Amino acid sequence: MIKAENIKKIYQTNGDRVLALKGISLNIEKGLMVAVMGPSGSGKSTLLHILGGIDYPTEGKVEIDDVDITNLKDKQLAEFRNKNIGFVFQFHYLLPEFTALENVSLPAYLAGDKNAESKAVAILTKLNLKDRINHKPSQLSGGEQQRVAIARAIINNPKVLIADEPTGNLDSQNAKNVIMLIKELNESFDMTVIIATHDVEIAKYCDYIYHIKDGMIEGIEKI
Ligand SMILES: Nc1ncnc2c1ncn2[C@@H]1O[C@H](COP(=O)(O)OP(=O)(O)OP(=O)(O)O)[C@@H](O)[C@H]1O
Repeated sequence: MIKAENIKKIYQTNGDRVLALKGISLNIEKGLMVAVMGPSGSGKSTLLHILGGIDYPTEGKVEIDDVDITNLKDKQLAEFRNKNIGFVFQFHYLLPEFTALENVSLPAYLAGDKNAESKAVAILTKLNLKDRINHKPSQLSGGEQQRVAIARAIINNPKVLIADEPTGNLDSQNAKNVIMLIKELNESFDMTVIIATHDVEIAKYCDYIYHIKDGMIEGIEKI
């Protein structure tokens, strides 16, 4: 489902060169839920961005469902992402002037889905946010904001969900609710999930933990 071959990433800023990924290869089968753990600066976000097609590797190849995304041009890659990959970040990045319903509908509108709004209502209802659909992000709690962000990430039925520290900003009860929700999506839709986390309790919900250190995979642990 997700294949990476010898991914390297070099960031170059003002003459400084940071080798963030030093040759990562992996193969994640459809329907698995995988945690990526490692010290700060080890390359977790960089890896997730490259696997999700938000960024290109300096070297190496990423295939999702047999599509070589490293070969896609910006516009094609954006289309591929919108259709196939959902993202959730530590900070929700919801649009502040838009309601929950509008935030969640947006990716479906962009994909030309005529039923965007009714789909968004259905997903928000399933995530126990029905009576919050007309609220703006500032009128929602942190846990509710993150559930709206998850609803937005899954509205186009992505094959892959990429979550970068999705619970990093939440208290332990909300963190548990969010990870259980992600697990449920993983199981009921066979959605392949990759989560970067510092939290061992969160990683326990996954099938595997990929331990990353200094831009390399140090080990793979089966849960
Ligand atoms: N845009 C960038 N430009 C230059 N260097 C970067 C950039 N993004 C990340 N880096 C560097 O690449 C390395 C890996 O960063 P990355 O954000 O992937 O680590 P991380 O494991 O996600 O860290 P954290 O747990 O702190 O979020 C770090 O040394 C970081 O400073």
